[in-house]
Amino acid sequence: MATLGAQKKHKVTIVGSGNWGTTMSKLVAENVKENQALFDQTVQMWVFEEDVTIPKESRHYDPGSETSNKPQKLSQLINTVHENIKYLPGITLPSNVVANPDLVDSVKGSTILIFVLPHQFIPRVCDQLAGHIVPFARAICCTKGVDVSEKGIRLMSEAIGMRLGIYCGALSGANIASEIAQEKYSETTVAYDPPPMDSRAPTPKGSPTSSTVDLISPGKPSADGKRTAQLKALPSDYPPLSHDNVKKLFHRPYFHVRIVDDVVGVSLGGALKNIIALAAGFVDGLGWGDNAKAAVMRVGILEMVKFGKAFFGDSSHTSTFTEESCGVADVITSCMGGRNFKCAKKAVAEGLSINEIEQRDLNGQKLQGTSTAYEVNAFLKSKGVEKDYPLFTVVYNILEGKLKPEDIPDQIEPK
Ligand SMILES: NC(=O)c1ccc[n+]([C@@H]2O[C@H](COP(=O)([O-])OP(=O)(O)OC[C@H]3O[C@@H](n4cnc5c(N)ncnc54)[C@H](O)[C@@H]3O)[C@@H](O)[C@H]2O)c1
Ligand SMILES: O=P(O)(O)OC[C@H](O)CO
Repeated sequence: MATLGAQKKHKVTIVGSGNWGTTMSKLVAENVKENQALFDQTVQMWVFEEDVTIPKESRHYDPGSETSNKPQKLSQLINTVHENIKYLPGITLPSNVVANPDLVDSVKGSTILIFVLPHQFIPRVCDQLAGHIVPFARAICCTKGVDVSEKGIRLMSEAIGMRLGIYCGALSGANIASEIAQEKYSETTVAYDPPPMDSRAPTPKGSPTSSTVDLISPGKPSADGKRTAQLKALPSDYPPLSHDNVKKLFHRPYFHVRIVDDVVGVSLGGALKNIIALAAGFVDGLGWGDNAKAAVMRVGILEMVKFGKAFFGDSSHTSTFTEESCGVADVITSCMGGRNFKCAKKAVAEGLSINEIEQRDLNGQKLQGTSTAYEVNAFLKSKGVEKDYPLFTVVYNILEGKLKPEDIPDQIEPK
């Protein structure tokens, strides 16, 4: 038995409480209840605190109650009504989800950290967490984005792992949160390839046997080319974080998990599809129809695969993009019903900027495609290869106002 001898249980914190973060807390909280030998029964969810007023259409709105008409702390409201009325309205959360506005307190004692923040907030949040986490904690990044700096490009899982000195895997797929929160069937891909010492399987010849190993970026040296931290072994009184046990944390009857080792492919698929979804929204906003959308999706998928090969080498597997939920399937769902797609479409149809639509329509939810288009463009420019990625580049130029959505066909035509 995998857990024989283990007396302690893994405690889980969800770092983030937006639309996907709250959905993730729901499904993880359901799973810890079903796996009591492995996991602590309370799931902490860190809430970026804000004041909210219960909207009149909410089932929690009571016209006779004084509190209904006054702004309240979002975290307190979640713990009272067991619903995130701002970011996931209408969905009841299990009572073992505890909303916590104190970031450091929310991760106290947690051996599993699930990051689900918009990617722009990850570096600052990790810097606030550094030195306050369990040193042998493991993380899974559900955020879709990349971390670009003058040093180069990093996956968000790398950014988290490097900043906190822990192993970080990735979860990504064709996953529109509201559908999963309503328990409508979907698939996801989890990339989890921890050091062999975590699985307690017999150590393969040549593998590290000590209680620490060097923490390196998955598949390639870190952007600064250094091994930056030592990874602490999971103590033997905790259940191993094998693929089986990681799957037990996420897999639900309505949320089917496939586990792979390719952290690069899973992370890049989730990040780059957001640029493709903007392009799909632009052409749909022009009223050009499904053939046009399919054309930008085809070119976008090719650029995604090429990007992985060019900048992450052999650790980026084409099959992850073509065979797993985190690749083509996520491109398709995002280009049909994602927020990036919808906002880009409205921007073109209404003649407004995409930022104006985001502010007006998303009630605090954040698009990831716009900032990713800028970040990827800065990286491509730094490498002098903008022209090799015409779809990513035209999306950036449209956002910048240098080109129009009508220019997409000419721009993506091979020259
Ligand atoms: N929503 C989806 O359908 C979905 C599905 C899969 C993946 N994702 C990815 O998950 C990540 C998180 O998205 P989401 O949908 O949970 O969030 P969201 O866009 O619904 O909400 C934005 C979140 O950011 C928080 N926030 C605002 N300012 C902040 C700050 N300064 N510091 C920290 N947090 C702050 C808000 O409190 C809120 O929780 C993104 O990378 C997204 O691409 C989303
Ligand atoms: O709503 P979007 O555009 O952020 O996309 C949501 C998910 O990433 C789809 O898989």
